[in-house]
Amino acid sequence: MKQTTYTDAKVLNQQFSKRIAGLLQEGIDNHGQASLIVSGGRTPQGLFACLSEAELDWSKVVVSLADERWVPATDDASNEKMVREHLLKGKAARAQFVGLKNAATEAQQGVADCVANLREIPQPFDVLILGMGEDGHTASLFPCSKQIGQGLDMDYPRPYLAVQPATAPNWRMSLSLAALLNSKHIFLHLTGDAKRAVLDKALAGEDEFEMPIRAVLKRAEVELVWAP
Ligand SMILES: O=C(O)C(O)[C@@H](O)[C@H](O)[C@H](O)COP(=O)(O)O
Repeated sequence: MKQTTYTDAKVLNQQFSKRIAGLLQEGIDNHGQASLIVSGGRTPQGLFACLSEAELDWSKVVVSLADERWVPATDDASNEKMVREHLLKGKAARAQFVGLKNAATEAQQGVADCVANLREIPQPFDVLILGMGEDGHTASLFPCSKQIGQGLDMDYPRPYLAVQPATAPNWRMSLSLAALLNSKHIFLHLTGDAKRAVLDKALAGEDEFEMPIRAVLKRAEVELVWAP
């Protein structure tokens, strides 16, 4: 795994946002459009603020989510809300956003619309930014969920699945492992020693059901972007 370490999160946010903008520009130059798939959680918020100011023809960028919590887009737990507040502002306000939460009451019933909307996102994805939880989950591929077998099954027939984590509130919608891997550049964005220790544990073992991030690390060229 390639690893890029920055002195602190501020430098990481500045430098990593430039890298991402460069890769999106490459996608635009080659295909007229580029896609950026982002994760939720707290880690990427400062990065998004930097990225939102990148010089880029954002009208040619499609932004979407690796996963979403099945709550209204006005709820504080919503990844869409976070992305709208931190990324889709400034220059990046012109990006096209494809959200995952739709009108379906249950996440399981919302899968079909997510699959249909995937048509709007250029594929393979140009840039995928993953996070990781302390239990080794990534996107919403949770080790404790009943759906983890489906999520990690490379032959799972749909690119999205509804997931109920046993250890976190709210049903989720997640890209499947196979759909996540359909990306040109995959970054694992982590900050802090605790996440580093979780990653070290993941790298030291094999069981993907125990730590789903292993499934990504095993099958793809992933670049770790880390700061203390
Ligand atoms: O919506 C989510 O919860 C995610 O996409 C998830 O996979 C996240 O990246 C990790 O849980 C890390 O979250 P933190 O950055 O908050 O630690």
